[in-house]
Amino acid sequence: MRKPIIAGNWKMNKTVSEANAFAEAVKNNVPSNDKVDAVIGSPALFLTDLVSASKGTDLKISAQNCYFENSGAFTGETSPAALADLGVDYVIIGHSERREYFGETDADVNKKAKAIIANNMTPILCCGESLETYEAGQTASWIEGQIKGGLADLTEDQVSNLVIAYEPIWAIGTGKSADANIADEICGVVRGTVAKLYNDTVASKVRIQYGGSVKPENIAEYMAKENVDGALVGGASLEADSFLALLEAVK
Ligand SMILES: O=C(CO)COP(=O)(O)O
Repeated sequence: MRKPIIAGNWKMNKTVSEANAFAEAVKNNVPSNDKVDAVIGSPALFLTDLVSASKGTDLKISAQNCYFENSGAFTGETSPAALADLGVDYVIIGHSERREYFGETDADVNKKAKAIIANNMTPILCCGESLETYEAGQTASWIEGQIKGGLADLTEDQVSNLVIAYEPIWAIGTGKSADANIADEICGVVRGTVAKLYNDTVASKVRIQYGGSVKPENIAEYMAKENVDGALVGGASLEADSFLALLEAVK
């Protein structure tokens, strides 16, 4: 049985005081993490405060990106070793916004995944197709390519513990969420790709999230689907009440 994982992705939102107010409102109200993993993906600036506020609670903290080297002359980058040392548990990689605006490739995603795992954190590896690819009926082959590239050289154990997020680009921030059956089908493509690259046991363990206009009102539809183990949520994770409502709907 795969444990559900609901992760907020705040993207580039909030100030330090807003992040701290959110943590105060949420940290003692998240459901127990033997039922659901509750994660907030925060800008790097607030991670120190959020990790310290969430210590001893069931709220876990994620970064939204990191570099694939632990240290060195890489001005402006964030070290995975430093994130791990801080107490960060997850790192989102390969988000479509990073691919589109910052040129992140499958090869980068793969190097980052290895660095994150080497530092005992869990990657949340994002994949997803554009509207053009979707309308051309090429979603499955596109997703297979991203998964193959992102997972290159990872071991069975490493992939078993991974989180993969399927986020159709046309559903992100548009209010136009994918139909739950489509989300299930493409999360199934992700799982099938893992089965092809590894085996059915690994595929049955890897957790797969759907992301794209998930809200408290529609999350249960996705979570009811066989291949959907959680959600990666942007807009609806920004307010404490809404984030808690997402968690309540799945616990
Ligand atoms: O990109 C997303 C999460 O990573 C989805 O964002 P929205 O939930 O705002 O559509």
